[in-house]
Amino acid sequence: MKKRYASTWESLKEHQVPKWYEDGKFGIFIHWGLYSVPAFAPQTWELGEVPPDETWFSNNPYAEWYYNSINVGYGPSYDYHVQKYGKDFKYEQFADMWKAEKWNPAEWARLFKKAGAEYVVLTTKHHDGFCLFPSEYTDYNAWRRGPQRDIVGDLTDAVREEKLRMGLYYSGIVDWTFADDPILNNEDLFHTASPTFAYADYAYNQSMELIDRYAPSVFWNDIGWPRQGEQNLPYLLSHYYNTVEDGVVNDRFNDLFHDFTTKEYQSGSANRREKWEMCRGMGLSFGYNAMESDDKIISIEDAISLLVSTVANNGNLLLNIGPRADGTIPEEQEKRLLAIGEWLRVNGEAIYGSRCSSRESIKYTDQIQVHFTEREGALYVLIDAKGRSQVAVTVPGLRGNAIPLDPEVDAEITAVDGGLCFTVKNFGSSQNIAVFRLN
Ligand SMILES: CC(C)[C@@H]1NC[C@@H](O)[C@H](O)[C@@H]1O
Repeated sequence: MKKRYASTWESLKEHQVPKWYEDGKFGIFIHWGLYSVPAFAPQTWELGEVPPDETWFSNNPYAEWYYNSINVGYGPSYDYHVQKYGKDFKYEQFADMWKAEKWNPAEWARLFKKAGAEYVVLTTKHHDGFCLFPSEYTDYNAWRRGPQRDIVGDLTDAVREEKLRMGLYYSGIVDWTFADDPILNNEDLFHTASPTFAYADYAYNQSMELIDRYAPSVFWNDIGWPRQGEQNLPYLLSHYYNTVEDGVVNDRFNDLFHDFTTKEYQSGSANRREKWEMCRGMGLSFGYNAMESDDKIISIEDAISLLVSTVANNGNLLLNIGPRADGTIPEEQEKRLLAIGEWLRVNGEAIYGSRCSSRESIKYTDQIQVHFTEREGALYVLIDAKGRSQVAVTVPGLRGNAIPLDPEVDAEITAVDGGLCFTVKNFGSSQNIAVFRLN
């Protein structure tokens, strides 16, 4: 019997994180929109590395923040815009330059499948207010302008064709088509955030559109929810769960409710006792930044290391891609997705469907860590030896027979006082992360 949720916080709190989200572990975030046309941001810091003050916001590494970065009227993005497009060029003009002429949603979905992703989350409306779906509430959308397609609908169909889950991102509290005072600190961000009842209704109505039309498995709201619309939330979320029984929502509804908490680069915290999700771009930006070349984005080894450490601590990794405006995925990003998929094809039994072990991760040095997961009665030992071709680590409290999941891994495991010593002589194709099943 399908559970019905009432539009009350008490009823919503009965919602459990669905098994697919606990099991899925790895998703692909996609930031695609008008900002993909200029595709520019200075390469400065990871979020959380420096305070969210004027220095951060006027040198914002997020290419998807291009509107605000030029709206502040100074800084690298402003200078780039004036030089490339001219002082009088309006951001809204990108709406007729974005054509997505090479976009093949089925190709994207096949790549995400090969990458080993279990779910996908696409921006439907970022802070710039441009919608990637035919909204009834604005003509500033990809159906009327630019690509003249229902980007959200076409990708949702293609992703589901590959038997992956489709999630939708919505910028709930920030929409620069309603309020666009320049943002130079977090106070501005939350003050500027569309402070009207009219916008609160707009955000509610568009969220209902997205739920009713696409039934997303993830409703990924960003930054927060309009204060004037907080009283709409219990109904909106109960409607969501009554429409999408195994749907999940994140923790960006003004700390009022969540299924999972979120980390973004170095910002936010993760508590292994509850479900959380780590998200980041491949480089410093979510939107495509043409300046981010192969040597400027996360290495394959570090991406897999992040997946392993996140999953071992009860998280999911939502790794972002920033496609070009024409609909192609930069080769350096595709290379990383395929390598992650390759690693998961060999070592995925320690990841998919696993659960956090009572054994906490062990950090021997900055380069050498051992993580644990459990699945179907087996304990998995994941040895991460960044940059090392060989390693020997003793893991206390273990005994029994340890088998490497990758037959190419050459390792010796010996029983020592109170534990097992793993001597890995060759990591094979496993990117310096060797996984052992302990029976
Ligand atoms: C994690 C990701 C969804 C980021 N959230 C905050 C935004 O300001 C940023 O552009 C990006 O969308």
